[in-house]
Amino acid sequence: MDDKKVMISVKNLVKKYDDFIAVQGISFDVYENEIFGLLGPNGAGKTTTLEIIETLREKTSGEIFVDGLSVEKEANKIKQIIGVQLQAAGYYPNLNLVELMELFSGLYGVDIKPMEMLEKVNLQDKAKAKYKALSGGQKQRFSIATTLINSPKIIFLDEPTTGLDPQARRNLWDLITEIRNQGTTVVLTTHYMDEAEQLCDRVAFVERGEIIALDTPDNLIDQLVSSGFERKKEVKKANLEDVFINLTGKEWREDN
Ligand SMILES: Nc1ncnc2c1ncn2[C@@H]1O[C@H](COP(=O)(O)OP(=O)(O)OP(=O)(O)O)[C@@H](O)[C@H]1O
Repeated sequence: MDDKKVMISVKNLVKKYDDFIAVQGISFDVYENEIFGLLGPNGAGKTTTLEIIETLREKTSGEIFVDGLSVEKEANKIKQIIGVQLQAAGYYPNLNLVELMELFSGLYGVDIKPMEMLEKVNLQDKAKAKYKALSGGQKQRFSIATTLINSPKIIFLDEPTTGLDPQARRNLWDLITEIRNQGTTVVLTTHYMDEAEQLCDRVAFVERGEIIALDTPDNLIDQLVSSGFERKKEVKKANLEDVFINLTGKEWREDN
C-alpha cells in the first residue's frame, strides 16, 4: 500500500456534542481507488465521522485533508470533488427520474445527460417513473447515481444497502465495485459484516468513537484465526441466503 496515494487523511479527529464525546481522537487514511468501510454498532460515530469529512459538520479538533484539501480552509473545493448520498427525504417525490437528474445537475452547475446517468445504475427503463414509485433497491441506485453527477473523485455512502433484499444488496455491491473500477474512491458505512467482507478493500471497526481495528478483511480474519480462534460449530457449506438466491435467481430484477 506504500505507493498508494492518500485521498483522505484523518488525524486525531475529535467530535463533542456538549459533554458527550462521539468521536474520540481517531486517525486513518483512505487510499485512492479503494472501497473503505467504516463498521460498527449504532451510535459508534460512523455517520458523524463521514459528515465531518464531507464538510457538512464541524469537528471539535483534529486535522482532515481530502485530496490534499483542508476541511477547514477549502470546504468549497472539497464539495466539488466529492459525491454524497442524500437521505431519500431530500427528493421531490412527484418528479420523474429524468427531471430529478436535471434538477440536481442544475444545482451542481454541471451539464450531464440524464439518460446516461440513469444507464450507469441500470435505471434507464425507469426514466419516466416518479421517485416515490421506485422499489427500495431502485431508490438506492438512483441516489447513488446522484452522487456521480459531478464526476467526483470520492463518493460517500451511508448504509447503502440497509433494508434491501439479498438480490438488491448483491446488485448494489456489483454497482459499487463497478464505480470503484472506473476510478472513484468509495467510503461507506455498514452494519453488515458479509457486505464488508465481500465489498471492502479495507475496513475500520469503530466502537464508542474509537477505531479498534483497521486492515483488509482477509488480514483481520487471518489474525483472529492465528490467535487460536475456532468457530464452535462446523460451518455449513451454504446458508439460508444462498438458498434464497438459488431459488429466486441472482439476475437484475424489475423490482430491485
Ligand atoms: N447532533 C447531535 N447532537 C448530539 N448527539 C449526537 C448528534 N448526532 C449524533 N449524536 C450522538 O453521537 C453518537 C454517534 O452518532 P453517529 O450517528 O455518528 O453514529 P453511527 O455510528 O453513525 O450510528 P448509526 O449506525 O446508528 O448511524 C451517538 O451517540 C449519537 O447519539
